[in-house]
Amino acid sequence: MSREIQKHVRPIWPDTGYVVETAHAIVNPASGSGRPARAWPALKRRLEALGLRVEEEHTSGPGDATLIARQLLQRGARELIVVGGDGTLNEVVNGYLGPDGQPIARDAVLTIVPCGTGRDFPRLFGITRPEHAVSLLRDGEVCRVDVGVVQYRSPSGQPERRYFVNMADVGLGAETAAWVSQSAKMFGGFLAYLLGAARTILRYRSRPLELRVDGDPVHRGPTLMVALANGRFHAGGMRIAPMASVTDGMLEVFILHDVSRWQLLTSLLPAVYRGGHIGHPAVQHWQARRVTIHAPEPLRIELDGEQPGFTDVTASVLPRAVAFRVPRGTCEGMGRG
Ligand SMILES: Nc1ncnc2c1ncn2[C@@H]1O[C@H](COP(=O)(O)OP(=O)(O)OP(=O)(O)O)[C@@H](O)[C@H]1O
Repeated sequence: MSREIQKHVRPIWPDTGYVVETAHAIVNPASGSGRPARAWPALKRRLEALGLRVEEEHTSGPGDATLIARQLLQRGARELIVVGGDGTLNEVVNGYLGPDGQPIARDAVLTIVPCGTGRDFPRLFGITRPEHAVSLLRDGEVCRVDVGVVQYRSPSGQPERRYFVNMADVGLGAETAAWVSQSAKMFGGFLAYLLGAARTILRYRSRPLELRVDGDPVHRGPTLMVALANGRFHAGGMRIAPMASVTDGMLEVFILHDVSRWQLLTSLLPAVYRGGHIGHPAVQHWQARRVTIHAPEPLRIELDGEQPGFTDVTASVLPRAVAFRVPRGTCEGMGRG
């Protein structure tokens, strides 16, 4: 390893004395309409020129990043680079944490190379371009972030459990994400989700559901969307939870009540990009450690841009469960505000 990497890497992990020698990249070639093929090879060469050995594995389809991450960690890998979007990151987090909610390796750290369509989770830390990975690996700080865990029904009706790191939602958001992941990625994140949201608003109607927050029944009735936010951003930059912290052990819970399509399109949709929906009479907000959503008719759910199944949903938080490399000073900046 070159002196430069030694110098910069050693202080990152002072409590264990661990020094990064090999980083393992998990590359989703399908993220962001093929962005990894354009961004990753040159970035990898830059990292290698700094003395870091980089090994890479490409995913071949849904679920693969979970298996690859799990196997790498079990074989002793400690530095994982996630080259993809929030969906790939979600899969890697599901390999990083075992079924008991504990990390497979507590000293393993994830570095994000943002290559997806929405890229909402890394946006939280100002990680917006693939090149940021160089400075993260050289002198980023390790930030342990909370993770949400959701129980839901698979498409065949079986109970399943999955972690999310940024956002879980039911209704309008999940339907928008389903359409974007099928059809609109070539427009890029902001436009794809804006088009998707407008299209879904014109077609979707409210559905009855019941919401419990930390055991208390807080809502029962027609609902357009429920969002459980760990991070602040959603759907290509919507500031859905401006008060959220990924280190406070809580989820921000939002309900969008039944309002007219006109109000949604002309008032709420533009407002959500600057967080201006907070305080709107159609939007209600709670903080919670545990949330349940019961709907008589199964509703699609979204976890970090993926749509693994349907309601009913039970969600809770695992405090500080996954370690990420983030720009110095941004981890504690994830407190409220
Ligand atoms: N080789 C592959 N071919 C097709 N799809 C793949 C492949 N490998 C993984 N996938 C799937 O690609 C999907 C999308 O990945 P990802 O979310 O990273 O990109 P994105 O949707 O463009 O970004 P974002 O979630 O940030 O909007 C995931 O569901 C993942 O399972």
